This record gives sequence, C-alpha cells and structure tokens, in this order.
Amino acid sequence: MKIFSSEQLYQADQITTEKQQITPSDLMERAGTQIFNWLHQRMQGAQVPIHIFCGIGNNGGDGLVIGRLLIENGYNVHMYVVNCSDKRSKNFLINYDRIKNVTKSWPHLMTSEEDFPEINPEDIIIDAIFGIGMNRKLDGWVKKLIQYLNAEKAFKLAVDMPTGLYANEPLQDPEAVLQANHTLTFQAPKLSFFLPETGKYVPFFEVLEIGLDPEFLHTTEPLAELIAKQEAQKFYKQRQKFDHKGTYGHALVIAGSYGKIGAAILASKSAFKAGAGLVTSFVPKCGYSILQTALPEAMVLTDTEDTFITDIQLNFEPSAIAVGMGIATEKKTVSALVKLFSETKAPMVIDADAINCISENKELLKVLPKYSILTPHLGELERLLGPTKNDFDRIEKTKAFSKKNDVIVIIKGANTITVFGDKLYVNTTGNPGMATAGSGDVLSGVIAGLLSQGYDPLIAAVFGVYLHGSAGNIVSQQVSYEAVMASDISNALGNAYLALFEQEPQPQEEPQEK
Ligand SMILES: NC(=O)C1=CN([C@@H]2O[C@H](COP(=O)(O)OP(=O)(O)OC[C@H]3O[C@@H](n4cnc5c(N)ncnc54)[C@H](OP(=O)(O)O)[C@@H]3O)[C@@H](O)[C@H]2O)[C@@H](O)CC1
Ligand SMILES: [K+]
Repeated sequence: MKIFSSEQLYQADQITTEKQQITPSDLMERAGTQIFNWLHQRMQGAQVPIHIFCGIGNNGGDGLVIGRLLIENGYNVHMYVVNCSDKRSKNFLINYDRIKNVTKSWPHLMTSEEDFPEINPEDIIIDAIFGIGMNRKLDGWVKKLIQYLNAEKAFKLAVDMPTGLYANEPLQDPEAVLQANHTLTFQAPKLSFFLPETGKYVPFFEVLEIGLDPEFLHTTEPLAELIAKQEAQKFYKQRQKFDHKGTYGHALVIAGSYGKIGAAILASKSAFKAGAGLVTSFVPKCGYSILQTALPEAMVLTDTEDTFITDIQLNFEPSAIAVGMGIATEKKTVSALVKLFSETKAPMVIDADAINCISENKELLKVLPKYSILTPHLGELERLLGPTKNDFDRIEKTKAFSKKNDVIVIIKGANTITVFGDKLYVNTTGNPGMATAGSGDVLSGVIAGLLSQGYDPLIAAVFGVYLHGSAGNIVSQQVSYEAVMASDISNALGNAYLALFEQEPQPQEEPQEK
C-alpha cells in the first residue's frame, strides 16, 4: 500500500473531481458516508451519545456530513463547531447549511473554554477538528479543548488523522494531540502513523477508500510504501524441482568475539532458515567448537587470533555476506573490514559492530561496497549520521547517506523502515517482544540467506525485514511478548514463510503491528 504526502492527497483530490466530474463536496460526501457506514455497522442504531467536534476546514466538513447522516438514521448526535477562526472552507459551509435539512438543533458554536460540553465515559467523541490541513501549532482554548477531550474516558474516533498531528512533518506540540483510540483515514495511511514520536498517537487505524483517481494512485511515486503480506507475497521466489543446494548459494557469516559467539550462531542459523544452500561461519578461534557443536549444518573457518577477528581469509567465493554481529571494534578488526570491503564482490549485510567501526573510522565509507545493506538500530544510526532532531530529520539524513554512499539502510524500530535513496519501505510486521538480545543478528542472517539465493539487495532487505517481523509475531502469539527470544524468532522463520500464503480471517480491528 502506498503512503502519500498531504500534498499528493490534495493533488489526488483535485484530479479526481476533474476526471470524475464531481464537486469537492461530492467527494466529501463519499468520505463522510464511509465513516458513517463504519459506525452504523458497529452501532446498529444504539442510542449512545455521539459528540462530533468539527473544525472550520474540510476535516470539519467531513464531521458535518457524518453528523447529518447519523441524525438522518436516528442516532443521538451532539455537534460542535470548533470556531477557531471565521475563515470557513467552502465545503464546510455547504455542509453546515445542509444540517438544517435534518434537525432544528444547530451545531453548538464553541469560542472559548466555557463552551466545553459535559461528556460521559460511555459516550463517543468524533474528532473532525483538523486533518491534513493543519498548518501551525494549536494554542489557546483549542489546545485546551484537546486536553479536555483527552482527559475524558469516552471512546475517541479520529477522522482522517488525530488533530494535532501532521501527515508528514514532525510533531510540534506533544501536549496538543488528540489521543484517539481509533483513526479512520482516507485512501492512504499517513507517514506519521508509523514513526515512534507520532505513531504513538495512532494505536489503531483503518484505511477507508474514497474512490480517488486510480490512475493517479497507481502511477504516482509515493512518499513511502507500506509492506504488508500482500506486498511481501510478490517478493517470494518459488523454488523449482531441479534446483540443488548450489542454486541457493553459499552465505558467509563473519561474526563473534570472545563472549559473543552466540551472535555468529544466531545469524548463521537464520541464514539457513531463510533458505541459504550452504553457510560458512567465520569466527575467532575461540568460536570453533562452539559453532560446530551448536550448528552442525554450518562449516566453520577461524581467524588466527583467539578472541576477535583480525584477518578474514577465505577458501571459497561466498554468494552473500553478513558481517559485524558481536565482532567488537578492535583496530585489527577495522583493518580486516577495510580489506573485506575493498576486495569482496558478494552482496553484503553490514550490522552492529561493523557499523560502529564505520562510524569510528570514516575511511571505511570510501570502500563501502555499493548496494550493501546496513542494519543499524537507533543508537548505531546516530553514531553513523550524527545526532538527529526528530524522526523526520532522521529519515532525511538517512536518505542523504544512502544516496551519497549508494547503500541501503534499514532503520530498525517498531515500524522498521528500509531506505534506499528517496525510496522508503515501511514494515508492518513485528512487535515489542522482538526488542530482545540477538534479534538483530537473526535479521542479518535472514537477509544474507535471501541474498545468497539471488534476491536483489533491496528486495532481500525489505522482504527479510518482513519475514523477521512475521516470525516474531508468530512466536509472540505462542509464548507472549515477554518470553520471545532471538532463537525462537529464528526457529519460527519456517512458519513465517508458510504464513505468507495462508488465508486469514478478516479481523474487525487490526493493531498496527500485525
Ligand atoms: N484530500 C482528500 O483526499 C480529501 C480530504 N478530505 C478531508 O479534508 C481534510 C483536509 O481539509 P483542509 O485542507 O480544509 O484542512 P483541515 O485539516 O480541515 O484544516 C484546515 C483549516 O484549518 C485552519 N488551520 C490550520 N491549522 C490551524 C491551527 N493550528 N489553528 C487554527 N486554524 C488552523 C486553516 O485555516 P488558515 O490556515 O487559512 O487559517 C484551514 O481553514 C482531510 O483531512 C480530510 O478530512 C475529504 O473531505 C475528501 C477527500
Ligand atoms: K481529525
């Protein structure tokens, strides 16, 4: 699914009305009707008081449409106009006028704190104050209204987006965002729904189609692409009957130091689980027996040094490499990386301490192989790029880094984002249980396993992140978030492949992280 910017959505809006020869208020009617249908289906006429707060722009206009349709269908509706300015939009006014066709009780005009209504915990609040058109910080009594509504226990439903958030810009005032229980967003989710600083205000959302021009939607390069099951299925490469283990490549995992050989085991095992034909683990000498015992399927090569890696000597040509998990940042390890980066032709995943080595030794950037995949968590990313101001700044700096160095960067987090030049891929799988030691080692192994089977680096990155998160979801459903361990995630990779093509019953309400 595509994630469009607010500018693109306005463009889509305009093209749609032109092409379909409809008025903007017809489109607003569609949008409001979709939300009414959603509510009607669930409420079935229940007389729960519904308080609709309408701003003075088109988000408010949507609120007025929803209110009119609810009143027409006999619901218990209380409408308010959050009259922060007298500059009302044309389509707000059209729908304001239409209210009088269905009721004699005109929406209550709010102009100060004195107008805040009484709301009971079992009531419903609909937030149609601001949508994608909010263009500055909320202040005065409007900010107080948001805080007043947040303090109420009533269920809060946001129209298009929670008031106080921007679609694709950083948060300005965390004290002035509606804490919506659920958001119904039009046509495409917004980027802010997926980033840690803003996504916490959107715990659940659903996308409602409003029939925007299909050609525009298909042909426009989006701000980002959301990767869910439907997208992931397209990445999957079917195996052929006469393939043999050579077809799936020979992955090399360069990992581990004294006390951290587990990282090499997790990554190597995960490369197998992702489908690599052969896996060789390159470890310091101290890891030899450990690996041979823990993972009999893997071949093992060792460094001359006992406790850390100093020189990577190989006796074969790997088809993919994962490097960096638990290797520490010794001087000689950095030299080994310089040599590896300069000489190796195989596609590469660069993780953990290898990223830290790059941050501390910028000469490594000069030899960074093109189309390598870097998989930093937030701390590693900031060491690499320098400090960032917020989630959006971080994305922009990552894009610049990716373009400058021709590499793919995976920003790991609740919604892991893969960045390649200007392209962003937002992952939908994963859960808080995966914030556990070794989870990243598994991811690097998975991506190396995909690369070794010939997946294109960008697809290996995006698909690997999806599979890894899906495996994490499968495990957490079996054992709870708390009990998820990295080896469990690795073990569940097979089920993640199977789940790709399993048919699922449509849930009523889907949490973001699914
Ligand atoms: N595109 C689509 O696909 C469709 C979109 N639709 C709907 O339209 C919504 C977007 O509508 P919108 O453009 O009118 O913006 P909206 O969020 O109502 O607010 C703008 C108004 O608020 C004002 N204002 C802004 N910030 C302010 C502040 N801090 N404090 C005070 N005032 C502030 C600003 O005024 P001004 O800056 O000129 O003072 C302007 O009057 C969208 O979210 C969706 O719900 C559907 O109906 C159909 C299809
Ligand atoms: K809203």
